[in-house]
Amino acid sequence: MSIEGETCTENNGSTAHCACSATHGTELLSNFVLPPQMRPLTVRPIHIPLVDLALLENADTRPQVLDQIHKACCEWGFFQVVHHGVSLDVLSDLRTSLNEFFSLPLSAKSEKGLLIGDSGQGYGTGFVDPKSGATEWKDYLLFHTYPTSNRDYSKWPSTLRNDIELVSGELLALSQKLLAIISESLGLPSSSIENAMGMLHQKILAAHYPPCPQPEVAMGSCEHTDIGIITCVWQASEDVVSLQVLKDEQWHSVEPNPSAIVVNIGDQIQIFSNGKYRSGPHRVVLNASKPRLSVVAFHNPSASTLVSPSKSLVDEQHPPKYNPTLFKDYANIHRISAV
Ligand SMILES: O=C(O)CCC(=O)C(=O)O
Ligand SMILES: [Fe+2]
Repeated sequence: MSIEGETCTENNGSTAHCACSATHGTELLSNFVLPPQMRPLTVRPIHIPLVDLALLENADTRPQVLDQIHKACCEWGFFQVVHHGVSLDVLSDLRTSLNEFFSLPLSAKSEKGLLIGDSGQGYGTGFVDPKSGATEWKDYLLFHTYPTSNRDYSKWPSTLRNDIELVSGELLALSQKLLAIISESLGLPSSSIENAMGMLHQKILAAHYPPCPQPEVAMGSCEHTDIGIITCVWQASEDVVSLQVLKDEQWHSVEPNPSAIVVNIGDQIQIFSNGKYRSGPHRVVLNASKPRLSVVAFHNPSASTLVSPSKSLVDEQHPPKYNPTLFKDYANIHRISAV
């Protein structure tokens, strides 16, 4: 389980090695090297279910879209959406500004005062995966975007502020729309999930995975599930296949589709659906020659939200599989990832 958007306590500017410089010649520093059984293997690329949200507008095609989402949530916990309402031009502008930012030397980011601070926002690197003990090969920017009172603009690079504001608003609207459809696909009123989860807390992660001289022994993001409600991912590097999803005990690569947004169900929907819908384990593998960039929007409940299986999905044949749990307690137990 991962801890989306929580403070990166492990991030430590003084001891962390920026992934870009963490080699002895072509060999990685040992802190990046995973135990052999946790290293990535070559896997089959796959097209996870692709859902055209435009088909929801037509009464004839709407039921088949709901079926498609139901099946994808049961089997994968992942799907992709097109006609999602997030401006591809804004995403593309954001990619340009992010590439400029991530190409700055570490010292420049420190000078700008952008290293992650008390608010949990800003620039980070050097996260240690607690399961393997290995440092993940990535650096990132983390923005707490909604509610807007959580924004710490002093940690947001000024060149990115406008695009992050635009993209985060559109990704929030998309997520609200998806939660309504996912509720319906469970056979519930469309407001069910949002009513159960309360106001969405959104965090945007811009993750940068530099080329890695030994991609076979390291990982950009180790195996985890997302602990929140729903995550939307834009795979900004069209030519790098990096995101992998675990299904039927096999890892599958998610081919990037620049006009699509990848959607993944988080642990809180798995709990709410009483295990009908799956929070799919996933990870990010590395490329020897190309960097990879992704923009990830996590949506969590507030810390004080008590999440439990929906009463409508529990009966004698389907007893509750999960105890009601405050999101803050859940997050503390599953605090295993940088963001
Ligand atoms: O970079 C990605 O594609 C996904 C990263 C991820 O899964 C996460 O940070 O939770
Ligand atoms: Fe994730």
